[in-house]
Amino acid sequence: MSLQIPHREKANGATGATKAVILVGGSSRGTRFRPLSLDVPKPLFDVAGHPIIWHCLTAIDKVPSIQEVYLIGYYEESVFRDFIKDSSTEFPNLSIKYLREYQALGTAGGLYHFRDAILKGRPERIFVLNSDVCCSFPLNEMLKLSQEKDAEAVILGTRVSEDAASNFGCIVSDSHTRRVLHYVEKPESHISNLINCGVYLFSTDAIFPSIRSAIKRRTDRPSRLVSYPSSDNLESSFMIDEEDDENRQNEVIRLEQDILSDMADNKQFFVYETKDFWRQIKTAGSAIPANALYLQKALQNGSKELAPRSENILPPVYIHPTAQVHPTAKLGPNVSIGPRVTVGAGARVKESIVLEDAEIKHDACVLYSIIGWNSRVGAWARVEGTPTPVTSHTTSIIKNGVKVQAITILGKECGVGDEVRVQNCICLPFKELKRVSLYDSNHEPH
Ligand SMILES: Nc1nc2c(ncn2[C@@H]2O[C@H](COP(=O)(O)OP(=O)(O)O[C@H]3O[C@H](CO)[C@@H](O)[C@H](O)[C@@H]3O)[C@@H](O)[C@H]2O)c(=O)[nH]1
Repeated sequence: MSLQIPHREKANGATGATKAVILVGGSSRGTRFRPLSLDVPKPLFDVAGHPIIWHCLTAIDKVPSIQEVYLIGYYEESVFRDFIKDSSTEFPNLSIKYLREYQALGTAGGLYHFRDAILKGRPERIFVLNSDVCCSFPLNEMLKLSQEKDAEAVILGTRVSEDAASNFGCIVSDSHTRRVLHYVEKPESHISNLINCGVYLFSTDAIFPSIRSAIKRRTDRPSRLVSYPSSDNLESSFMIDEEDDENRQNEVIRLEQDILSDMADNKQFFVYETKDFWRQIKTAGSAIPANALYLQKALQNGSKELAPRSENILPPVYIHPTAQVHPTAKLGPNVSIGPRVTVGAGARVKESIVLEDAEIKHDACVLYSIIGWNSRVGAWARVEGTPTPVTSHTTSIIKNGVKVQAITILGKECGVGDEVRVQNCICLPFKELKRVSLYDSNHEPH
C-alpha cells in the first residue's frame, strides 16, 4: 500500500487536490461500435491488450495530485464491478468508483448531478475525459498550463484536416496566449482545424457555477402552457404542459453545447495543443487504429508486455500469456492476440485484433480485421480489410463508388470456412461464412 499524502489546504478551502472523471456513457450509446458492443460495453473493449478505459486510468495514475477517479455513466451498476476491482489492485494510488446516472444526463449533467461526491475533500480541479478517445493524455502538461494561467478551464486540442474538422468541436484560439476565443460544437462551416479532443481540466470554482447557470437559463425559459376547456365547465380551463418530454430532455446538459461556448467568452479558458497521437473510438473499425497507436506507444515506452522481436514477430505485437501461437505463424506489426486464442502454423496476422478464444487455423491470413470472441478462421482462409490513412479520421473507404467498411469485423462466434475470402465487411455474430467470397459490405453472407 502506498502512502496517501494529504494535500495542504489553501486560503479558499481548496486543497490543491485534483480528481478525475471518465464519462463512460451508457448502453444506448456505442451503437456505431456494433457488433462488438453487443457483447461488451464499449469502454471495456480490449485495445492493445487492455480495456479502452484502462488506458485513461494509466494516464490519470501518472498525475501525482489525483487520488480519486469517478466513472460516470448510465450502465447498470454491475457492468464495471470487475474492472474496478482489478484496476484498484493495479492502480493502488487511485480510489475508483462508478457513479450511475438514473438516465442519460449529458456530458455535463452527470457531473452536476454528482457534484457533492466530486467536491468532497474540496478538490481544486477536475479532469474530465471522454472514454471514447485514444491519445497520450498529456494530463500533467494540461495541469501545468492551468496552474500557469490560473485557468478556469483547459481543453486538449489537436489539429485535423479541414475536411474532418466539422465532425468535432472546433476551437479558435490566440496562438500566442493559447486563450480560447471561440468554441463551436460540430460547426456547419469551417471555422478552425484545431479540434476538441474530449479531455478537459476545470477549476471546480468555475465549472459547477457554469453548469448551474446553464440549467437556470433552461428553466427560466418560459414553457409553452396550453389552455384546454374542461368537459364539465367550458368556462374553466386547465393547463397542460405540452413540453413534458422536452423538459425531461432539459435535464440533459452538454459540456460542448451548453458550457464551452460560454466559457470562451470569459478570459480564463485555454487550449493545450497536443502534437502527439489522437483518435476517436466511435465505430468498431476505429479500434484498429487505436490498437496500433497504443501498441506503438507501449513499444516506445519499452513495455515488457509486448512480444519480443523475432523472425516471425514484427513489433509491436501483444500476445496474452494464455494464447498459443505456432512458432511459424507470422504476426505484426500492430497485432493484439487475446486470452486463449490459438494461431496455427504458417498463419499471417497483421494490423488486427484477435479476441478471446478465437482460433486462426494454419496458413490463414488476417489483415486489418477484428476477429470476434470464439470465432474461427479456417485454413488458407483470408479475412481482410483495407488500411486508412491515420490522418483521415474515418474507417470507411470508397470502393467502386460505394462507401464500405475499411476494417473487416467478425462478430462473436463467427466461422469462416477453409479457403474462404472475406473482405471489407462486418459480419454479425453467429454467422457461418462457408462458400461465398464477400467483396464488400453490401453482400449478404449465405
Ligand atoms: N455519463 C455520461 N456520459 C455521456 C453521456 N453522453 C455522452 N457521454 C460520453 O461522453 C463522451 C462524448 O460523447 P458524445 O456525446 O457522443 O460526443 P462526441 O460526438 O463524441 O463528441 C465529443 O467528443 C469529440 C472528441 O471525441 C469532440 O471533438 C466533441 O467536441 C465532443 O466533445 C463519450 O465518452 C460518451 O460515452 C451522458 O449522458 N452521460
